Amino acid sequence: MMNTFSQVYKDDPITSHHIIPLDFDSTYTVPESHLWSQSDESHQKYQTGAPQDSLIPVIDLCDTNAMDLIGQACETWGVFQVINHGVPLDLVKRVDFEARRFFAMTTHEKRKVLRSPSGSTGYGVPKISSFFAKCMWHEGFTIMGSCVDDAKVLWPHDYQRFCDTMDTYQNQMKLLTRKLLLLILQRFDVTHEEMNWATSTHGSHGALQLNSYPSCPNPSRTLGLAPHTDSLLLTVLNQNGVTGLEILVEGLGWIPVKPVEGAFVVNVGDLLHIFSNAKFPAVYHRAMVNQSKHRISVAYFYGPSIESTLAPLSKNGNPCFRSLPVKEYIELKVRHNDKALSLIRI
Ligand SMILES: O=C(O)CCC(=O)C(=O)O
Ligand SMILES: [Fe+2]
Repeated sequence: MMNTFSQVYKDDPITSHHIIPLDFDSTYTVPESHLWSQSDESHQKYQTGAPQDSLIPVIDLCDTNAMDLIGQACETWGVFQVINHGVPLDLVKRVDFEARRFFAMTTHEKRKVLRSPSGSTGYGVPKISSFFAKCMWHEGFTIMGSCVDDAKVLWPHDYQRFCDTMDTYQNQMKLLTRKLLLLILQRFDVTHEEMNWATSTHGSHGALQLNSYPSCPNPSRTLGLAPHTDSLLLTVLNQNGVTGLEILVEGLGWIPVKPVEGAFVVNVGDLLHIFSNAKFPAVYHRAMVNQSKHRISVAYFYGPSIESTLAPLSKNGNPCFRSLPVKEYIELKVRHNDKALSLIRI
């Protein structure tokens, strides 16, 4: 199953300068390749100036109204934060610790697990890099299922702790996304098959993305992660207490999503946008960097089986999108990035 997903990337190899992150060990100024112009749309600041801390709802999963609150948040913003989610804080901390242990390694060590030009896992720059003229102040490590092969290269005598932590976290994330999807979709009159398609763990696809944004000497001219929507159904992100995530809100511009202790940021991805028949927006977001802190974020992406067919919910009115295999949508996204949705619009 994982192999078929990786196949999508194999069919569309990207050139190596779109794979290797900057050597942050020996970079003291921002090179021209990473300097974004002030007029670049992706880099514009948010326009209101007013703090918007309370805009994005923080929802307690144990609240008796959680279902309604989550449904409303998905419809209005396409994003919310969740607390009391049941994922042990200790595990979240261990993932952060292991991620930091990895990114603290030398550039030489990290490049030993470089993502191959046709691969989808390992160390590398953001996958969207090839769509932008400038590079991002970012290095990432992508895990799909077991990461034992890479971990053995990195820590030949001590790889188990890293693997166990990432395995346990992926399992917890899968449970949480499934729980959230069950709540979210109860808003709609979904059929048993439709619910099953979105929440069945059989053949489902998950990926864990460790993001590292080293402290940056010129944060006002750099971007951690350029604006994008996530491709799958739902993303669960841990910002680890450091501000950086911003979402694009119509009429307001870029709004920071303030880190909340113990909370995950949950956002709607393209597949859920399509599945909801555009009732839920797939939120545009980006990551900013800062001068003093090395920011690490951990994103988990959850989607249905790549072999299944994606169709807008039958009860949500006339379909805005044509039905297609999930695999075909992912291929469109890999090739056309933010143009993919318009290519399947009816
Ligand atoms: O680091 C962040 O806050 C955002 C990460 C993100 O959007 C992603 O990994 O897709
Ligand atoms: Fe994202």
